[in-house]
Order: sequence, then C-alpha cells, then structure tokens
Amino acid sequence: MSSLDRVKAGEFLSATLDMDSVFVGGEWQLQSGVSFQLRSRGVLIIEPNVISRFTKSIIVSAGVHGDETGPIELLQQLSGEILKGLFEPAHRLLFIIAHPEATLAHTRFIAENMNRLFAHRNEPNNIDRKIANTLQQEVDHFYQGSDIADVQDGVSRWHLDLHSAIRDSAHYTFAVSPYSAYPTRSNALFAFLEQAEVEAVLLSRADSPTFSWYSASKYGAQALTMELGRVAKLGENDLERLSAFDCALRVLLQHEEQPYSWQGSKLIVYKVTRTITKLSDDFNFNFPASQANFTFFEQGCLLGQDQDKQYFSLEGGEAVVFPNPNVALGQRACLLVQQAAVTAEGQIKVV
Ligand SMILES: O=C(O)CCC(=O)N[C@@H](CCC(=O)O)C(=O)O
Ligand SMILES: [Zn+2]
Repeated sequence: MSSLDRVKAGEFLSATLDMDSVFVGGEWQLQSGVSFQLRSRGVLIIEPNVISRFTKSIIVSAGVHGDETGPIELLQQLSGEILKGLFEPAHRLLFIIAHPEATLAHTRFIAENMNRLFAHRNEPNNIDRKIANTLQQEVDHFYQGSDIADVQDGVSRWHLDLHSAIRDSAHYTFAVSPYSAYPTRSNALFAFLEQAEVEAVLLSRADSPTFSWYSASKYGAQALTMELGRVAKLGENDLERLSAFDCALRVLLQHEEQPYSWQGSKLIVYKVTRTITKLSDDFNFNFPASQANFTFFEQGCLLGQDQDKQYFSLEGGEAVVFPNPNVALGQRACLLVQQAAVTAEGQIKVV
C-alpha cells in the first residue's frame, strides 16, 4: 500500500514514519464532505463540510521534539478516527507530526533543537532547520486560508503544540503561553485549559523562538506549548492520564461554539519572571540536573552561576522550570516563574 493510501486508511503516524516510502501527497474527500489534503510528510489539513463564521482554524502539532511521543500517539488516535469518518470536526484543522527523523532516532532533535528555530527562516543546512522552515510555510499557508473567521472576536486561530516533559514535575500537565503583542490569552483558551484539567499555565513576557510563539506572534493565534506528562517510548505512554486533555480537545474540535466557559477555579497561573540563558561552558546550576519542574526556591538562594555571573532567586522566591545546563550556548537554560493572579483575558493582575 502506498503511504498516501495508508494515511487514507487512518495510518497517519506509521505512514509518516515510513522513510522507505517516497512521500506522495494528495487530496480526497469523505462522503460526509470532510476533505483532506496531505501536503508533506506529517502535514495533514482537514476541512469540514461547511465553513461558517464560527469556523476556527486549529493547528495541533506533536513531535517537534522527536522523543516526546505521548502526544504523537494521541494525534494518531484522533486523526485515525477522523480519516475513517468516525469523528467529524467542525473546524479547519492542521495536524502535524513534526520531526519523523528524530522520532525514528528516539531523540529530541538531530542536529539542533528544532523548537528554537521559529524566530525566522533558517539557512537550510541541517534537517532540523529544513523541517522548521517547512513548518513555518505550512502554518503561513494554513492561516492565510482562514480569512472567513478571521475577525470573529479574535479566537478563530488556535495552535496547540504538544510536548512532554523530560523530568519530574510538580504539575503533570502544564502549558506555556508564549508572548504576543496580540490578545492571545482569551477566556476561551483558559476555559479549554480548565476543561482539559491542565494543572498550570505559564505566561511568557518576552519573545521566544518556539513553534507556538510563531503562531501567536505572527498570526495572533491562541497558542500554547502544552506539556503532557513525561517522555516515554512510542507505545509505552500512559494515555489514560491524558484522557481529560483528549476529551477537551475533541470537544474543541467538534463543537462550533465552546459549550463551557472559564470558571477561574483550579488552574494555577505563573508569570515567567526570568529566562536564564547559557552564556558560557562554565554554566551550572546549584541543584541536580534532574531537579523537578516547579521546585521552589526562597528569596536569595544561589540558583546557578555562569563564569562570574551568579543567579539568586528574587523577592517572593522563584520556581524553576525546564532546567537544563546542557543546552547550546545562547539558549535557554531554564525559566524562573512566580505564581500570579490573572484578570479576564489572561492579563496578569498587579497586586
Ligand atoms: O522538559 C523539558 O525540559 C523540556 C520540555 C520541552 O520541550 N519544553 C518546550 C517548552 C517550549 C516553550 O517554552 O514554549 C521546549 O523546551 O521547547
Ligand atoms: Zn518538547
């Protein structure tokens, strides 16, 4: 069976990972009117029968880091049901299995961290850069086709970029809301997080070179990097623990209008106080590399050093997220966060 026929039969993941088959794209439609366009390896557009002013354009991407496979499995399940006509979306969808080479190699990336390659188009001199460039073009193409719903109260474009965390975490699921000059923190987005039982959200306050930032900063998308559990091998993920997320995603995709609103209850909100960048090979932390995400440090603790620079936790204390002393020079070694309160539309409340 050709890789295109395998996608048509619902096997989006295995067809994407089959590097022995030459990629063949194509367009087709189900009897229900749901149509598909396989644009490049791992890039699938799905369009509903009817486009109305309520139609959102929603990107769901997984595998930007090749070894973060739980979300890839979720995306395979959902795309399989849509491709077989068992689940009918109400919105335009762009499903992406982002980095098949890294997934096959069971690694985060091949030459460099692809989730740091979305600040601009890259010189295409390695596989990660080539894929990042392709994904930028695919996002441009997809959102530029979303003009009908463009202006409907600013929430017509969404991008959920699904990841899983490398280390232990005080929050099993959490999300990073990238900085954008556009209003990308709608009540609808917070309601979705609540519905998905995501435990926490981090509000970034500066530009970052990530995939979700690309959609938020360039297209005003309601965009999130979502951390869904822990890294595990394909086939070994405990998807049961992600069932609330899976249900909320299905509701988001299936209903023209969100059937729930933000209650402002359980979701813990953090603001990013600082991004610590690795400046030299002498960079290190004063805690083990395996330190759990959201470990809290009281004010004045020495968190790490980089040559003659020392990093102390700020007034009110700070919690550390994604600590990684082994990143490339000039890249983020960790985020530091503090709990924050938000008003409607995700604005940080100043207290
Ligand atoms: O667990 C970790 O240390 C990394 C998990 C991960 O890949 N996180 C993303 C977050 C992106 C963002 O800040 O929006 C990343 O580091 O790329
Ligand atoms: Zn990741």
